[in-house]
Amino acid sequence: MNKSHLELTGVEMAFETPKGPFVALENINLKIHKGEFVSLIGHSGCGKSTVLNIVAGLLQSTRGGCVLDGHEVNSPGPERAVVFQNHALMPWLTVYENVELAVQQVFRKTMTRQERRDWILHNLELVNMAHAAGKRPGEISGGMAQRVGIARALAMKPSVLLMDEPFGALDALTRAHLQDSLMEIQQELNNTVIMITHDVDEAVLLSDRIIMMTNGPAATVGEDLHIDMPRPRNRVALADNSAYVHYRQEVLRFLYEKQRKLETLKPGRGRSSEDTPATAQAARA
Ligand SMILES: Nc1ncnc2c1ncn2[C@@H]1O[C@H](COP(=O)(O)OP(=O)(O)OP(=O)(O)O)[C@@H](O)[C@H]1O
Repeated sequence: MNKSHLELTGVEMAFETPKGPFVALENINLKIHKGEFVSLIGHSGCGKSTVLNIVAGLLQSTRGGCVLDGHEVNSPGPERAVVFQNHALMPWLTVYENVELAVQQVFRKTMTRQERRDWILHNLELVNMAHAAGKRPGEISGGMAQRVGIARALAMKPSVLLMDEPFGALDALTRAHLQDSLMEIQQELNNTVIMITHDVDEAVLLSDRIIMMTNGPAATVGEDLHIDMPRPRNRVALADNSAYVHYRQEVLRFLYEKQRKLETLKPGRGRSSEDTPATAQAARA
């Protein structure tokens, strides 16, 4: 692994609300190395998306900052591509044109028309979507559209890939396929990935590190768990692997303890919109 290239130092995020400032994040410190796959996990509303949006340059922290390869991040940039849960494709453009839009933005001056064409098709092939290049988002499934969203992000050759619950809306089988493809692609390209997930198994399977966030307000990094398991990883073989089971338990323990704290704060509270798959997983463990 190379030098640390992404660093959050003393990050605080306070949102202005009618009742005064709401401190969502406090003193977030994180150093991420080139090529690391880092998952952010924590209970709903703790501030995971806020962290991701700060790294994406979509939000400005109120204190501290984010530095990528020695440069302060204060606006979005093509070296930090974002994949959202709902893929956000342009419905009036074809699959090919959706990826083309991103490629034009980054490589219009440095690639010839033919090179751009080959590059777009290469990225669609990476996610097994070249066959649907001429289709519009309305003509393909949610899983396929999500793959196009990933191809579009990868086609920008980002040094950092930011993913906000990228597989959250998909069925289990599609999700497993895409997790496997993402692992392969990331090994090949060595992108740095920061992914938000509520799925403990997904986090352990994919990550080099799992950042577990405390509950908000004023959320911060609770635990930083290094997942020391060789790659490539095989989900079936891992199910009985003692290291895998240990890491999984560690994350569930953290979430469960945080959940108990939440319940202590709100006695008599039943299931609510704050309950997430991770909460439910932790409660079952
Ligand atoms: N623009 C805003 N104004 C005020 N409060 C905000 C704003 N954006 C986020 N928040 C608050 O900041 C906290 C963190 O929100 P955030 O969306 O980052 O959480 P999250 O961990 O990603 O949640 P989830 O897992 O449910 O997606 C929440 O309490 C949220 O209500």
